[in-house]
Amino acid sequence: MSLNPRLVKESFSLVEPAAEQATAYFYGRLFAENPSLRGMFPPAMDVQRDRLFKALTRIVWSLDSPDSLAAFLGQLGRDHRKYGVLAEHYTAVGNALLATIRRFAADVWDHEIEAAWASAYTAAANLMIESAESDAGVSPAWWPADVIDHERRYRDIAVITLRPAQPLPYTAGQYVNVQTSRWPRVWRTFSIANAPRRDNTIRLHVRSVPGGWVSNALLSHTRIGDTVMLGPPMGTMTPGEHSGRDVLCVAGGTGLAPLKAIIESIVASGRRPNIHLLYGARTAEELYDLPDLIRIESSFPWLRVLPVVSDQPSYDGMRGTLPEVTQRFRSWAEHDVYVCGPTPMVNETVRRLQLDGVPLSRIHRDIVQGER
Ligand SMILES: NC(=O)C1=CN([C@@H]2O[C@H](COP(=O)(O)OP(=O)(O)OC[C@H]3O[C@@H](n4cnc5c(N)ncnc54)[C@H](O)[C@@H]3O)[C@@H](O)[C@H]2O)C=CC1
Repeated sequence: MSLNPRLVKESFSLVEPAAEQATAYFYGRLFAENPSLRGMFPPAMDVQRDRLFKALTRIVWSLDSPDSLAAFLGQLGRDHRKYGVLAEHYTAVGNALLATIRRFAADVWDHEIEAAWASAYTAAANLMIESAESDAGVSPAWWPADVIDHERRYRDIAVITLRPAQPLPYTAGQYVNVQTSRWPRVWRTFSIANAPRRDNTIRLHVRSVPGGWVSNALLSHTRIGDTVMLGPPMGTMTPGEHSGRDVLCVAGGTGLAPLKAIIESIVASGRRPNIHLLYGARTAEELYDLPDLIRIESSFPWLRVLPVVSDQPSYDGMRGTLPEVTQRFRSWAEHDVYVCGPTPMVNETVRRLQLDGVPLSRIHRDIVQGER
C-alpha cells in the first residue's frame, strides 16, 4: 500500500462541511461496535468531538509534510497514554473512521480512495503507537501535581501554582492537559505560565469559562492541598534558536500565560533582546498580572510592558483592540513575534502583522484547544 495524500485530501474536503454530523457518526459507530470503549471518554463529548475533528484536519492537511506530521503524531501518541489508550484500540478507531469517511464522502468513494485512507491511517496509527511505546520507557502517562497556591486575581481569573510529584520536563511556551478530581476523564489544556524552575513548580492562569468543566473546577472548587493530574507538555510555540532579533509579544487576556513563560526564559537565557509586550484586557481590572510583569520589567530594562484596554472609555492609558494597537504602534517587520489570546484576536493580529511585512515564519502562535 502506498500513501496517496491527494486522494485522502480530496475525499476529506467533502467531509469537512459536515464535520459535526461526521464526528457524531464516528463516535456513535465506535461505541456501538465497542461498548467497552465508552468508559474511556468523558460524560459530555462536545469538546472531544471538536478535538478529534481538529486533529484529523491537521493530519490530513499535513500529509505532504512528513516531518511536521510525524512530530504532531508523536506528541498525540504520547498524550493519548493518559487516556489508557492501547495499541489494539487503534484498530477499532480505524474501522469507525473509515466507515465515517466512506459514508460522508460517498459521492466519490471507490477502492482507490479506500486504500489511500487505509494506508494513511495505518501509517499515522503506527507513528502514534511507536511514540507511546518509546515514551512509556522514560515518562509517566500523567503527572499528579499538588496545588500549593491559589490566588484569585479577578472575579473569574485565578493564578494557580502546582508542584508535580515527578519532574515535568517542558519548554517555555508549551501547554498541558489538566484533569481535576471533580470531573474524572475531562481534560482541558492550559499553558504553563513560567519558564522551568529549579523547584519544579508550574503556574497556570485560569479564567473560568461559562459551562467550562475544568476551568470552573479549578477556579471555584480547588484548594491548596488538592491534587490535579497533568498530561505531557505539548505545543510548538517555543522560543527555539536564538535569532538575534528583537521580540514582540501580543497577549490577550489569559493568553498572556505562555508569553510570560517565553519572556522569563529569554530573561533567564542571558540574552538581551528588546522585548515589547502588548498586554490587552477589556478593562483595567482584568489586567490581572500587571504587578508581576512590572516587577520583571524593573529588573530587566530591555522589557517594555504596554497595557492596552479595549472596553473601558474612562481608562487613561493606551486604549483600543490589540490588533489595532499593534499595527498603529510601529513597524514590527524585523521582530520575532509571539501572539496568544482569543482566536479572533490572534487571527486579526497575525493578518495585520503580515500586511505590514512581518513574514509568517517569524510569527509564532499555537492552536490551543481551550474550553471556549
Ligand atoms: N489560560 C491559558 O493558559 C491560555 C488561554 N488562551 C486563550 O486566551 C483567551 C483569553 O481569553 P480572555 O482572557 O477571556 O480574553 P478577553 O475576552 O478578556 O480578551 C482579552 C483581550 O483580547 C481582545 N479581544 C477579545 N476578542 C477580540 C476580537 N474579536 N478582536 C480583537 N481583539 C479581541 C480584548 O480586547 C482584550 O484586549 C482564551 O481564548 C483562551 O482560550 C490561550 C493560551 C493559554
